[in-house]
Amino acid sequence: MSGALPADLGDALRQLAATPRLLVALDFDGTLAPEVDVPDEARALPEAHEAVLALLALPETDVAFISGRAMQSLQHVSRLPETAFLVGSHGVEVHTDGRTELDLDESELARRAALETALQAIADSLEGVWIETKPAGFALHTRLAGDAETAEAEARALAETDPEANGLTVRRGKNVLEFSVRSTTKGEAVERLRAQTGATAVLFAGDDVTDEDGFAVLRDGDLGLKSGQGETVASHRVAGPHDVAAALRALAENRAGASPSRL
Ligand SMILES: O=P(O)(O)OC[C@H]1O[C@H](O[C@H]2O[C@H](CO)[C@@H](O)[C@H](O)[C@H]2O)[C@H](O)[C@@H](O)[C@@H]1O
Repeated sequence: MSGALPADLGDALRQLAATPRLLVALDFDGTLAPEVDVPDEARALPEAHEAVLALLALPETDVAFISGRAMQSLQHVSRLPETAFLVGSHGVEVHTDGRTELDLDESELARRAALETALQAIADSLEGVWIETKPAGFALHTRLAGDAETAEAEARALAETDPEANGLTVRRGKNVLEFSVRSTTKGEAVERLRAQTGATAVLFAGDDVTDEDGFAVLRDGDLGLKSGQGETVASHRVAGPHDVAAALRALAENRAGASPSRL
């Protein structure tokens, strides 16, 4: 765990806390939850989960999780009340009024089926490589594979699926290469939620390459918080999930106008 938050981040959180209507939009893996080998076993740090619940309980404050995970997986690991917004599959799946909308057309279904055949054959032939099923595509996981198997899996996947010819979106993440028949981004999800909630300012936090789409749509008065290393356009950076949790707690405390002991 790290120490106190940087002074400029503390100032920015205080300023953000005063906005009339706040949207807190959060990536999950690597931002709230430390990485683990089995995606289903990932959980937000307890202090991150508590800070999210504290924000959710505040008036004029909305909380959204915007994740690369399939909606079902996000619901399983996030353990949030219905008052939170959930967006899965990098913006492709949106959960509203108790149901998740996603109707793939015939072409998308056919391309998804071909994708599964190609990626499953690659996973079956390489030690430590496996595919995660998502409604609009598949994630090729290499966290448990060696460097040679990872390189071969990714090269074959890109060559054999021919993303350009087949209208596939490819997203690179941490030890994962994702293929989807839909191309929505986390940036589009942030903008949709901004409009839907009437937010006057947004905090977006994320750790991975695909989160850069979320940072890119932030405006003056918003706050982008990068978790961990890597290039970013976010205005602020912290070391990882422990510090993200500390930032969220500080935001909740500032917005509640309460002393830490009252939250
Ligand atoms: O957008 P996120 O919420 O950050 O989700 C991104 C991907 O997260 C999951 O994979 C990553 O986390 C796993 C658990 O720590 C880890 O085993 C894997 O190596 C990481 O890539 C999830 O499985 C993917 O579907 C998400 O797209």
